Amino acid sequence: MFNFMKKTSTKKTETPEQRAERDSAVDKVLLGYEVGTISIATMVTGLERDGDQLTLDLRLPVNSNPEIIQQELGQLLHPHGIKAIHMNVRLPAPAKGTGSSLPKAMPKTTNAMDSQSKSSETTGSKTTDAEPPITKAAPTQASLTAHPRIRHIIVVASGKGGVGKSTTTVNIALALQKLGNRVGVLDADIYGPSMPTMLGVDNVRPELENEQFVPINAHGMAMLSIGSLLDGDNTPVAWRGPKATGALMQLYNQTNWPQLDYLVIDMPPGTGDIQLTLAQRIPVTGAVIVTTPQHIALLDAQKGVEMFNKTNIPVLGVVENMALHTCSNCNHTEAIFGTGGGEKIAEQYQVPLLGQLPLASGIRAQVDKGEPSVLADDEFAPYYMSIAKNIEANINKFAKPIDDKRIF
Ligand SMILES: Nc1ncnc2c1ncn2[C@@H]1O[C@H](COP(=O)(O)OP(=O)(O)OP(=O)(O)O)[C@@H](O)[C@H]1O
Repeated sequence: MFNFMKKTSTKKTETPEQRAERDSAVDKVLLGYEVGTISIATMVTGLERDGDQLTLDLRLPVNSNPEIIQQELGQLLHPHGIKAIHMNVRLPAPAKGTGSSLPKAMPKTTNAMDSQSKSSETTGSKTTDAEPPITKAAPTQASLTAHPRIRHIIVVASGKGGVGKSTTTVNIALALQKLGNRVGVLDADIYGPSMPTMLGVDNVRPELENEQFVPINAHGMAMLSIGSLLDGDNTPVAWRGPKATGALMQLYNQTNWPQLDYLVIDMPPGTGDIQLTLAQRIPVTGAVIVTTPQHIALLDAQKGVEMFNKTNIPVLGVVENMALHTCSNCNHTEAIFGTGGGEKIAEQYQVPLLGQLPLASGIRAQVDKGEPSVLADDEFAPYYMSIAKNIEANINKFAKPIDDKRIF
């Protein structure tokens, strides 16, 4: 590992407000600073600030120059009170060929990803006064190449938490599989990773093979969750933007994904920096926005549509969850919250309404016991099957060209 040290600490006491303000300024600089065309935030695997000292663990691309990066970051962060940057840098080296040890029930990979990392250590120092930041345009979806083994990446997003995004994601993924597709699921919801529980694999840890994660086999789907990587109090809720985006990009890039027709990503709720950065770095075929009648009224779903429009990601459609109520006594279903909310947003933003789902205790009970409705083939499965069919009917017109030469 490289270890770049700058001036020694001149630590002062900060009020919580000052600390939050400085942390946020540091996050913004890291999110905006690019190595090649990629935000350095996606390369941060560890981040600590102690007064005016910042320590960054970074996994940089092969041809990057850590000294220049350190200098430029120093200039950009100096006005925000950072006097010293310590960088622990890992640079990848090409793999000499890797095997696959996917569980039997999962589709086999055709090609392993580059991952073997070499590291070495050095020390350097330089302090500069602040200069104007170097600005570069953020990468667009059009400039991202498709993953060589994944035909379509679908992100499932919501403007706010708690609308049933994860419940909908897991059922849509299983429905796509039921339609004959090879499906993977990436649980990127750092605030509440629930895929392992919903798929009944919360005690299974993914293996590492040549520094690549091997996805867990969850009912035949290749699943990887940020939740599978956490131990005890190592909670990502406290992670700040760059660390979170770095960890999530690692899950995407450093996973031995098998050949897939669909990778369905359960995004963190909201439309902040983390969501925006992911939307700019991952080659997404399209987005599905989950909302509820209440959230339509609060304009949250609109924010989601606008974020994807801004990043040139096609919105495949909106799913209105908990739109209908199914009586647990008589099973009668009706639209007790009123009708037309999902249709209104679909019309306003010219995106399809993929489906409306009932609010039913059976849907919750099934995900709670790790056997979602589609797997159980209960009375709610047809709603999800219909949404999956609507996605399938339109996805090909948004497909990205495949780049077989891409190596990670
Ligand atoms: N259609 C539904 N009917 C009944 N309960 C539901 C339905 N959809 C989701 N739920 C329940 O609502 C709760 C929140 O759902 P879920 O975790 O899927 O939401 P989320 O939007 O992913 O939340 P978060 O933002 O916290 O990740 C869960 O208990 C889930 O079982």
